[in-house]
Amino acid sequence: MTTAQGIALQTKGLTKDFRGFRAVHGVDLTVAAGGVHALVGPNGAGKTTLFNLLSGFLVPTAGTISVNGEDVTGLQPEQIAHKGVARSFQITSLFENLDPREHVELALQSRTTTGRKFWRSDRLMRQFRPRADELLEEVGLTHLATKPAGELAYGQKRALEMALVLALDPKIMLLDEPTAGMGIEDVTRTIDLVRKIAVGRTVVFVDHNMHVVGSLADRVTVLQQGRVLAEGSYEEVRTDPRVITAYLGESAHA
Ligand SMILES: Nc1ncnc2c1ncn2[C@@H]1O[C@H](COP(=O)(O)OP(=O)(O)OP(=O)(O)O)[C@@H](O)[C@H]1O
Repeated sequence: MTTAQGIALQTKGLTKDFRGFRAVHGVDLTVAAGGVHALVGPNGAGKTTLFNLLSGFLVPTAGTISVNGEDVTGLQPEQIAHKGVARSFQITSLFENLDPREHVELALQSRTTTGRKFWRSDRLMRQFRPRADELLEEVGLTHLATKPAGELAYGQKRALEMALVLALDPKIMLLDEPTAGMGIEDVTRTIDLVRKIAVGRTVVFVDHNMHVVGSLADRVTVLQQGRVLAEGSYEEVRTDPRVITAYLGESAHA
C-alpha cells in the first residue's frame, strides 16, 4: 500500500464529458512517487483525454487531481508545469531551422526569469550551453548538436523532445506514446533512455507497444471506455481475463 507521502499523482472520480459523451469516467488513479506507471487500453479508451486532464490541457467535468498531495484541479498547464509536471507530445513541434542545442537552450531559458525579451541574444543564450550539452548527451544527441532539427531522423527528433522535457527539470514526466511510429532500434534506445531519466523521477506514460510497457512499467492501469478496467503489475494485468477480453474483443471487431 502506498502511503499518502509516497504518492506523486492522484486522481479521484476524474470525469470528462464531451457534449454528453463521457470519455473519462470516474477514474481513481494513484501513481507512486518514483514509479514508472503505464496507461494502456484499446483505441478510444480515454488515455489521451486522461493525459490532457493530468497536464491541465483539459478541465475535468468532475473529480479531483492532486500532485504531491496538493489539489491542482482546474489549474492551467503552466501552473501545473510549475508544480513539477512536464509532458511530452506525440506530435513533433520542433523548429526546422534551429539545431538541437538551440532548442534545448531555448527550453532552459524559458524557465528562467529573463523572459522572452533576450531570446535573440547569443551572449545570454550561451550561459545555458553547458547544461544544454549535458542534456543532449543524456539523450544521445551530442554528435547532432548543430544539425538543423529539420534534418534529424524521426527517432532523433523524439529524443530531442525528451531533452526539451528534461530541460524543465520535472519531478513528474508524462510521456505520450514515447515509441509511437518507431522501428525496433529506436524503440530499444527509447526504453533505455526512459529507464535512465526515470531515476529520481516519476514517469507516467501511454504506449500501445506491450513490449515497451512490460520493459518499463512497474505498475499498469488498463482503461476501457473511460473507466479503469484493471490495475497491477504488467504480469498481473497481462493475464487478467477482463483485459484479454477487452483486447481480443477489439481485434475481433477490427
Ligand atoms: N474533443 C473531443 N470531443 C469529442 N469527443 C472526444 C474528444 N476527444 C476525445 N473524444 C472521444 O473520447 C474517447 C476517448 O478518446 P481518447 O483519445 O482519450 O482515447 P485514447 O485511449 O487516447 O485512444 P487512442 O489509443 O486511439 O489514442 C473517444 O471516443 C474519442 O472519440
